[in-house]
Amino acid sequence: MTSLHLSAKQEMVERFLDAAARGDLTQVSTLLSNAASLINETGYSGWTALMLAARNGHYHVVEALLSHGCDKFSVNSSSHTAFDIAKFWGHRHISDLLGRTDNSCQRVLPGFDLNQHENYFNRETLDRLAVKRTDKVWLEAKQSNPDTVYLLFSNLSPMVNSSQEDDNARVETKLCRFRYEAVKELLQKPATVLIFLGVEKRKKPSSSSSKTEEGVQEPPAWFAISTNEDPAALFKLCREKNCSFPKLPNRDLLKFSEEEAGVVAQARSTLAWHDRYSFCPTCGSSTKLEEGGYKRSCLNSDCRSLKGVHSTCYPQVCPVVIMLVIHPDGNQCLLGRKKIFPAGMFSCLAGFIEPGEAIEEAVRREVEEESSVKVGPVQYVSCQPWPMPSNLMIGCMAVAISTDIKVDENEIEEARWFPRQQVIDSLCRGATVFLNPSRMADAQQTIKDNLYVSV
Ligand SMILES: NC(=O)c1ccc[n+]([C@@H]2O[C@H](COP(=O)([O-])OP(=O)(O)OC[C@H]3O[C@@H](n4cnc5c(N)ncnc54)[C@H](O)[C@@H]3O)[C@@H](O)[C@H]2O)c1
Ligand SMILES: [Mg+2]
Ligand SMILES: [Mg+2]
Ligand SMILES: [Mg+2]
Ligand SMILES: [Zn+2]
Repeated sequence: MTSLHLSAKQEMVERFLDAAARGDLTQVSTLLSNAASLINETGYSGWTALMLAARNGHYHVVEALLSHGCDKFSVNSSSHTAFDIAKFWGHRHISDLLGRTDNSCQRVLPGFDLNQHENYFNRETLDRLAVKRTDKVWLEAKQSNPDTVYLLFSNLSPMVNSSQEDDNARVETKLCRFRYEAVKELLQKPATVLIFLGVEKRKKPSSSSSKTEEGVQEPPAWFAISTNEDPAALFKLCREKNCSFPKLPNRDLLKFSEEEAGVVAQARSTLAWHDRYSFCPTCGSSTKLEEGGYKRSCLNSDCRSLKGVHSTCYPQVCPVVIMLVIHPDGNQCLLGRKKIFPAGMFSCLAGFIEPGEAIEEAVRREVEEESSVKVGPVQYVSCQPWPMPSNLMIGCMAVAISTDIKVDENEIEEARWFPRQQVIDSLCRGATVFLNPSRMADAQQTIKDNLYVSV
């Protein structure tokens, strides 16, 4: 190519960029129809037409450039995308357009093809029967019913029975189940906390179901007891051998069957709330348990919390977003590691939702805080109660609109883009490229689902 050609081309590029900067939609369209290759050209300034239109708030030019397939992820010499520029200059309608409504980004998302997932801790084997929590007579009758099942918790750990399975030496953990006769003295102790968990979900009534006065069979009720009695004395209440109160929740609570894990999550999170909220958060007075252990009411009759409905009286759940961020090329994902992770382990980024914040915004904020990567479209995938002590992990998938990584060193030691195949090999084919989060954690489910969906 001669220098004459270059300068002619350069002149055309500058005319095109000038039209975009001025918001001259007609000239932008005309020049594009003559020379489609202009679309991603940068002039002397290093800015594309999209950046210039975004800088000056020319919505229709931005729209036209996007519809012609321009690269909205290219960056100027300051590493800013058109999205960053529109946001900086306060053109929110344009940053929304660039950040969230792009079809090429949406294509990366699995959309309506998503399946419903059952994550560990999600299975509800009990009908919580909330309507019965205020029925004191019914609850008392259930407490002394011989079919009723009690679980014992000490220091937020359930009493379990662990048996070594023969073939593959896998340790199976089962909840120790007690009857009324074994726990009736514990129920009288002032420090005991009792929670009504629900009744067994049954398709067919069994012979162990009790009959009400009208002769209708009712499935067994379940309660959780929290006690501070000496564990050695508690083990004597159980007919099983090898009982224990596991000490490492993040490891030991992941060894139950799916059926028992859901009950453990419900009981442990509710007991953890009682453990932390024994005094009224509004006035500091003592409180009393009500509604089958699902409410704590202040004993100070002047307390504000007794007027109207107050969330402080009810068990609290902390929503947390956990997200698989996909590279704009659709073939890499962003994983990070905290200092406390075992060597080589990377996981999805995660963070607490803040007050007044939507799920999508929490995803964008946490990813940017932790890695500096900016996120456009966000899609909910599945969720998981995480009873350590009471989170709800909200699993999302998101598409990055910038790719440079700079980690928040207070929280994250390292974050990297991992090629899809490397992650799939590591998760599913046992390749030891890097370690992943527990197979029970939402992080792993989110990674698996999305990498497969978008293969
Ligand atoms: N299930 C999974 O797959 C999985 C994976 C990763 C993280 N997690 C869990 O997600 C949770 C949140 O992740 P994160 O630690 O990265 O969050 P984060 O990025 O919001 O940072 C946590 C920090 O935020 C502050 N913070 C703000 N609100 C808080 C609140 N309500 N409770 C506690 N601290 C709060 C604290 O200073 C805390 O150290 C953690 O509890 C973690 O155990 C679960
Ligand atoms: Mg975090
Ligand atoms: Mg964070
Ligand atoms: Mg946070
Ligand atoms: Zn109070």
